[in-house]
Amino acid sequence: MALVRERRQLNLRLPLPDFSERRPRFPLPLPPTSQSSTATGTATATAAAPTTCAANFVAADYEKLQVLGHGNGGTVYKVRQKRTSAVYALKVVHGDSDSAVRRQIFREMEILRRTDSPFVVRCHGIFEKPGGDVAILMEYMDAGTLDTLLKSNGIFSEPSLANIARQVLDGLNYLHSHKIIHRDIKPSNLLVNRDMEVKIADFGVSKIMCRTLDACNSYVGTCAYMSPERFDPDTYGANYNGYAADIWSLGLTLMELYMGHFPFLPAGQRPDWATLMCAICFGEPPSLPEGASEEFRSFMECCLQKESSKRWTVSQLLSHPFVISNAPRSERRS
Ligand SMILES: Nc1ncnc2c1ncn2[C@@H]1O[C@H](COP(=O)(O)OP(=O)(O)OP(=O)(O)O)[C@@H](O)[C@H]1O
Repeated sequence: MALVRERRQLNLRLPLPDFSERRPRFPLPLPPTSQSSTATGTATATAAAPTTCAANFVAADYEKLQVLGHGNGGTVYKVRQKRTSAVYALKVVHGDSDSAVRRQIFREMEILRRTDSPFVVRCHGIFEKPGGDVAILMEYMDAGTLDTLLKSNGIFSEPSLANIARQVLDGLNYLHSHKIIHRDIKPSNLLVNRDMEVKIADFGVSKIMCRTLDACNSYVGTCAYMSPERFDPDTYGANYNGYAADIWSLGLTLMELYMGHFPFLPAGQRPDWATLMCAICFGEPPSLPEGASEEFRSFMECCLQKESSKRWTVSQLLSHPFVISNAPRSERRS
């Protein structure tokens, strides 16, 4: 609760924790700058571990097609490789960005290097230019994010939400089994393509758990989607290990996609940090409006338990009737 007193500004993005907590516990393997070429735009590239990429990234080989969006300090471009015409998304953070922004992209680079899952956005290369610009070449997700889809197409049906839930749970299953906690699951961090494949993206505030007992109660991420134990670990975080926070955020995300507005607030109301934090910590978890099926309602209750130890795990939720009964026929277990 001390956090409430410290917090005066209305800002849904919480600050990063102290630098000592954010610093990776092992050396970050940055691309070797010694191979960087000249000021003509050539930069070194390192392949993400499981993927392949060209040994050298030459900016001139890629044509910028459009700006896809601006994140916290960086810009994402749609680019085309001139030789192959292959289209990618290129996230660029400039060398003169502030140190917090640069640490976020290094954290994202570190995680994307380690991940290889159809449910996590694929990284094709990581680049550092001599001037300090850093870029991540990613697979291009041509339908944008779940947030943009909600705004353009309106609310989602239960079967499509079950499909989304299953894919995000598969992604979280992969991440959690590799001791990675995302910490910022929300509609705008879930990318979509035209086949309605959903992939987890934006690992700027994620955490790799190095030891089983690593604390993971730092106030990073977007506070609207934060679980009660991240604000108040004493009350809601018995045996808190951090993984359950991603489940809470997934529950809120799905509910928002169903209702069309952020669940803790009436439609159209602009959230402020203090109101939200009080609602999350002192209020009842949000529930679905009339008309929702019993299966969906039950799934939500399993995700939105305020006490983190009562929340279902990823593998439990993957077996929940809401996910199973809406799964494509080919994937249903007998
Ligand atoms: N691989 C991708 N394919 C297609 N669009 C993308 C891709 N990655 C990012 N984008 C677009 O670029 C936008 C900015 O992404 P970015 O990861 O930099 O920040 P963000 O998640 O929106 O914000 P923040 O970093 O502040 O949480 C996204 O909202 C999305 O619209």
